[in-house]
Amino acid sequence: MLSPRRNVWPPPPPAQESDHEKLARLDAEREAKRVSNAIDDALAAEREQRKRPSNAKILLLGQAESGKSTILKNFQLHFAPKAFQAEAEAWRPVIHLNLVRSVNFILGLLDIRHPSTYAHARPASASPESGALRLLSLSLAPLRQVEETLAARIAGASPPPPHPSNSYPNSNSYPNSYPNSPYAPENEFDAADDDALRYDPANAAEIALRSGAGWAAFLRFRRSSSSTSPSALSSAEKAEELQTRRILAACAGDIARLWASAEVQRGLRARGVRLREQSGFFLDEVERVCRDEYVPTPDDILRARVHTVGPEEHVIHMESSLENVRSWTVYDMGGSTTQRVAWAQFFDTVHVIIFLAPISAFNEVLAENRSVNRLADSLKLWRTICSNKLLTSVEFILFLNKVDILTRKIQSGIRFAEHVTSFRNKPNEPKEVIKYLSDAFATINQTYSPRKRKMHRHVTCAIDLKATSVVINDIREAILLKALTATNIL
Ligand SMILES: Nc1nc2c(ncn2[C@@H]2O[C@H](COP(=O)(O)OP(=O)(O)OP(=O)(O)O)[C@@H](O)[C@H]2O)c(=O)[nH]1
Ligand SMILES: [Mg+2]
Repeated sequence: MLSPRRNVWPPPPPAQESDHEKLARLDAEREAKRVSNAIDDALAAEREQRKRPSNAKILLLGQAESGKSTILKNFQLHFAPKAFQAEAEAWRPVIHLNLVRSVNFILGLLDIRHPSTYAHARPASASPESGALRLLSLSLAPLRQVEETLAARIAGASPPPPHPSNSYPNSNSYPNSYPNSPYAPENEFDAADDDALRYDPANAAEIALRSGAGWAAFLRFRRSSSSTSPSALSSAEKAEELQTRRILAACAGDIARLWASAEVQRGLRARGVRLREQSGFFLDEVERVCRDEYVPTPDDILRARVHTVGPEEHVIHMESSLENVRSWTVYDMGGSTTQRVAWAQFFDTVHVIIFLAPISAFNEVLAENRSVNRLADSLKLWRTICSNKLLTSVEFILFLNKVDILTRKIQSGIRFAEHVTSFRNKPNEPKEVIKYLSDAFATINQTYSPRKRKMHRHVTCAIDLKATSVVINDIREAILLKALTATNIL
């Protein structure tokens, strides 16, 4: 049996101890105490850490192209910049595909065919510039194949159908009917007028591709290919990638000439197509993006467009040890009307909903139903979310997004009141329009929420890294507080 004295620490000094032994013993005791304290501190920190939620769960909602995936990228960049940077290379083919689709869209829309097409019947009206354009189309012909190769590789997609003369292939992939979903839009605004059609995304370059399993697998593939194992790329894939990049480098000058052509600009204007306002627009940066050594910058990645298909779960592991949670789980949803049925399955698991309303879309129509105004769809969607009883205890954050495009539109003379008649004769200024829309969304929250609910509102431009970082800092506390309360820690 152990004597009770054996549990006393430090043990009593030996009866006969030399000075030298005493010093050594005291040193050893001090060291043991230091180690013991360090262990106590570590255990206390761990207990404290366990008190924190391991996870804050956020659901991103909003119509297609509202900016949900772009906000997710901002979160990744903000909280896990190293992981984000490690994936930068994966975005290069996406950006190349976005670019190539713009080029092929222009060639298809303006019906620019290369000279051999006119071998027997050259149009009498052909100007010298038209001749130059046709030569450009000859040198840019390989981009058709590049588009198919990139799309197939990234999304596992089948090749796009031949371009009709006045619409982008992706616009055909949307069904025109809705599933039996409460989030299906109704036509509340009288917006399908001429101006709305000028901005119809279905009628311009929706330079998108489908994500989902193919995309996720692609990212994994890229990750392993950027590791120390270069064998992750098969030699056929390597050759294909090399070939694509060579073609792009060789075509860069001609792409720039096509985009700079006055005839192309006239043709786009005449058809009401404003490519600069479309998603995945890289034509202004063609030289940089086509360079051999090109690595996408964070700004490029925010502007790259991938159409989300199906719910995607992204776990962001905090890279800073100062963060109060270990990770955030962000559920990124597809926003097109057929995708919305999948949203409800996440309603009882999440702490916070971030709803994206693209306020610039007041004069646009849904790609999947051209009789529905996009702003009307956003408002209706917001009302449906606000009134949902399952969400009464979920924190709401509203992002009035794409404020940069809204501002450009209003400043270019587009009259908001022509699309939203209740705006009446208020000054046609961005500030007024933003306030009007912000109030409209707030009123819906007040009117339709089953219980009084405070919500956070932010006017955002999700492609502006710095500004979005400020917004993320603002909402971070609210999200954490909600996660702590929901997990009964507060
Ligand atoms: N100019 C501008 N572009 C934006 C803004 N927010 C997002 N975008 C761009 O809009 C496009 C669509 O954004 P996404 O984040 O892919 O939209 P989404 O809501 O995820 O769309 P789905 O996945 O189809 O539901 C991307 O090319 C973004 O770069 C913004 O505030 N201003
Ligand atoms: Mg998305």
